[in-house]
Amino acid sequence: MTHILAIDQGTTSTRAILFDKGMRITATAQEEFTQHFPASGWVEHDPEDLWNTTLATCRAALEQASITAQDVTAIGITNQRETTVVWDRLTGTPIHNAIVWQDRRTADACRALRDAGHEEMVTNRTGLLLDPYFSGTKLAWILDNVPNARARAEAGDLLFGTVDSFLIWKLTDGKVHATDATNAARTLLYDIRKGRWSQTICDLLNIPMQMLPEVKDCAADFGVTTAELLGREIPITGVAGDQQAATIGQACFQPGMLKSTYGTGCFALLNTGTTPVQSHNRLLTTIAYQLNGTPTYALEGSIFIAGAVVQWLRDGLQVIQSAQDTQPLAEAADPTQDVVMVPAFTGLGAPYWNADCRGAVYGLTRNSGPAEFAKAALESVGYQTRDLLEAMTDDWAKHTGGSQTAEQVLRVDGGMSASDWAMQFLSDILGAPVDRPEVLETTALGAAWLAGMQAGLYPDMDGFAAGWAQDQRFDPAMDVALRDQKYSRWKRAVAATMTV
Ligand SMILES: Nc1ncnc2c1ncn2[C@@H]1O[C@H](COP(=O)(O)OP(=O)(O)O)[C@@H](O)[C@H]1O
Ligand SMILES: O=P(O)(O)OC[C@H](O)CO
Repeated sequence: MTHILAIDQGTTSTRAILFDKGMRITATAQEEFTQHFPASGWVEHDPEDLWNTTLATCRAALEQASITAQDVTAIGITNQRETTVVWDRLTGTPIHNAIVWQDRRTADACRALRDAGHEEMVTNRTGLLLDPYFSGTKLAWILDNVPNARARAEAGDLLFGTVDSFLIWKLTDGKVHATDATNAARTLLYDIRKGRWSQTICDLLNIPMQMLPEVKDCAADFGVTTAELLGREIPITGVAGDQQAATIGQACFQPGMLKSTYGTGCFALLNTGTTPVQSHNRLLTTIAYQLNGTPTYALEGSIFIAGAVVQWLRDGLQVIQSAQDTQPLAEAADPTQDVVMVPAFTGLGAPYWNADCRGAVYGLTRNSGPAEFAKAALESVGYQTRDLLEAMTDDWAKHTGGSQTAEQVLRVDGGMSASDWAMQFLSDILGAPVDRPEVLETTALGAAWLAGMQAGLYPDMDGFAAGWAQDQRFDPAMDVALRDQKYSRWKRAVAATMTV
């Protein structure tokens, strides 16, 4: 047995990636699935789509690599986080569509809980904020809105899970109801310090605790797949939420190390070691990974629109044909114009957490065109990252009493990190080096490593970290005065956007 199969169940597509003994990719299969938008601000997935694309891509990857399940040592799962599924314990049938992390339907419920003074208690336990982003209020919404759901949950007939849990349940044919600590940490129901579900929060949200999954380490025994699915019983031995898996895949194992993933959104995580650090800047405290019963914590900054701004140029404005077109356009932009784009299409995430503001563009002239828009779009991602990193650096300095500075190098990955222009600007505006690894599939790599290490095929943490290889380093080349001037203009643009 020589391969690890990583399942990466993301927001817009599902991927199955095979890694060989040397952790090299030998096959990748990908399938997109339908996004459902039943009302403004609502986003749903059909859980059967998540399951069917998982199974289909796993089979396709095996076929592509011309291997069988006999060659697969173990499976690792990584997934879109927070997305909430409730299903029937007996039939495995979901009682409602999955409510996706982006869904804002519980904004009023969150506001009411905040107004009633519950946020501090929730933040102290979970490290999160009372925001619709997280699973807890989505689960409460399903129990409140699907006829008879709460009574059935109280009777023990319904189960809750994030996407990893649901897939594990399906893969093991209902034998295992489990999740890992990183996914649990995104539910708003898990006490990240005590390492158990919070009775107080479940009582507050009226959630029967018997519907919650067992919480395990990221590298653990999550059961075996039923033989009929892939051709043999394959052990599932690694699970982590996708941003945490990327942190692992980037080998950010030392306190102070940080990574930033540029997909649809952008998620930056700073490893803070075995102590949870409470942010003074509205960042989230979360679990980066949990191994051998010991959680390692992280500060996380989440930006909702990163690569999505490029998608908007392509699909909304229709000024580019493909994402790569932004590079030549940005290079050709008029250097005398300083167009600033604040892509607050769905409000602003960390560190602002303003759900109500909407996007804006400043500094337009008669000569502003697609080139200036493309440049402003790529720059907006760099500015937003600097906002996050300033917040993180400040939190980290307060935590360490200034004795330790956060790592000055940022490790990047995700689809948009392929853009040299965007990565150079990122380095320029941060005034710090940006490292892009050889393997851009760091999320799947993280899940594969967890599974392979647990199964004895892959090296331990130090061995894995030693294998991290750089593709390119981007060093800051922008004049310091210009950097400061551009960034302060961005800050003014954000302030204006939030007040309009
Ligand atoms: N060369 C590029 N330049 C700029 N943006 C890019 C480039 N390639 C991909 N992207 C952006 O990256 C995103 C896709 O990244 P990916 O990691 O696959 O995202 P996700 O996992 O969220 O679906 C898209 O939003 C796309 O616009
Ligand atoms: O599926 P992605 O890559 O868009 O990631 C989604 C995040 O996990 C949401 O918190």
